[in-house]
Amino acid sequence: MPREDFIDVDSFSFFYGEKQALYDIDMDIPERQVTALIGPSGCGKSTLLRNMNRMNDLIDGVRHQGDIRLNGHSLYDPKVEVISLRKRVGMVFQKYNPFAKSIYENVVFSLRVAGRNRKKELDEVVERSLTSAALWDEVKDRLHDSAFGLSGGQQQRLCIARAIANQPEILLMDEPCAALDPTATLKIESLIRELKQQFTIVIVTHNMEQATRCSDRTAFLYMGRLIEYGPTLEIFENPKADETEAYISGRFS
Ligand SMILES: Nc1ncnc2c1ncn2[C@@H]1O[C@H](COP(=O)(O)OP(=O)(O)OP(=O)(O)O)[C@@H](O)[C@H]1O
Repeated sequence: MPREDFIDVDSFSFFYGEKQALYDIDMDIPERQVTALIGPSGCGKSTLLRNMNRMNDLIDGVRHQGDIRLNGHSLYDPKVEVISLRKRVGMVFQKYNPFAKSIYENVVFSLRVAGRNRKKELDEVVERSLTSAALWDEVKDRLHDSAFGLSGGQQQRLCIARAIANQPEILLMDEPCAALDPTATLKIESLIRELKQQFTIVIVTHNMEQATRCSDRTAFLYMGRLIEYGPTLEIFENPKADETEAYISGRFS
């Protein structure tokens, strides 16, 4: 049975120095579903997402209260190594950012860093990851060409292949379609719906149609607080909070 609280955000608050960006967030994110974080600019969507793999630790002067547990284990347990955590939690960013390397070397980058260089294994990972990212057929004859020769949408799918090469449990996506045209966007959205069979996905989006097209659950944040969270259809068709209603009907952005 998939776990309902695969990511368990428990009374979580977060501060950049004096500035509090998140207030007492409680949220259970289910396994192998797509959960969308929506809300106006500056409401804390990226901050919450980036705490799920402790990326915010890299910023000076940050601190948190409360906890986030992955599959029952605290991210902040002193025994957790951040490097192994990042293997469990892959991330894809707004601006696709392949390395200045071949398509093949982009996909296997993290394996090479970990000293895994067996050609047979790498070949398998490349085929599996590119297939999962719906890119294999388009690139299988030019795996050793530069990643920069791909279109924007293809480069983003390559970044997804790179993020899943290590078979993480969770895939975090921070506005993955923001830099893409509508056709490339639809392709990534259908890919997201496929990928949830294998991964638990959390996606930040400004695009409400995108949230309705590809997420199972939606969380609406406003000024650092979680205002409403539930099945996507309910949030969009029957929002309970006035702020959610105002946001989804476009009364503020
Ligand atoms: N590195 C930082 N240092 C200080 N404050 C920050 C930092 N990053 C974000 N903030 C502040 O934290 C709050 C939440 O920002 P965050 O980027 O999480 O919001 P967001 O909802 O993702 O916004 P957007 O949709 O514009 O990307 C904002 O007030 C922002 O100014």
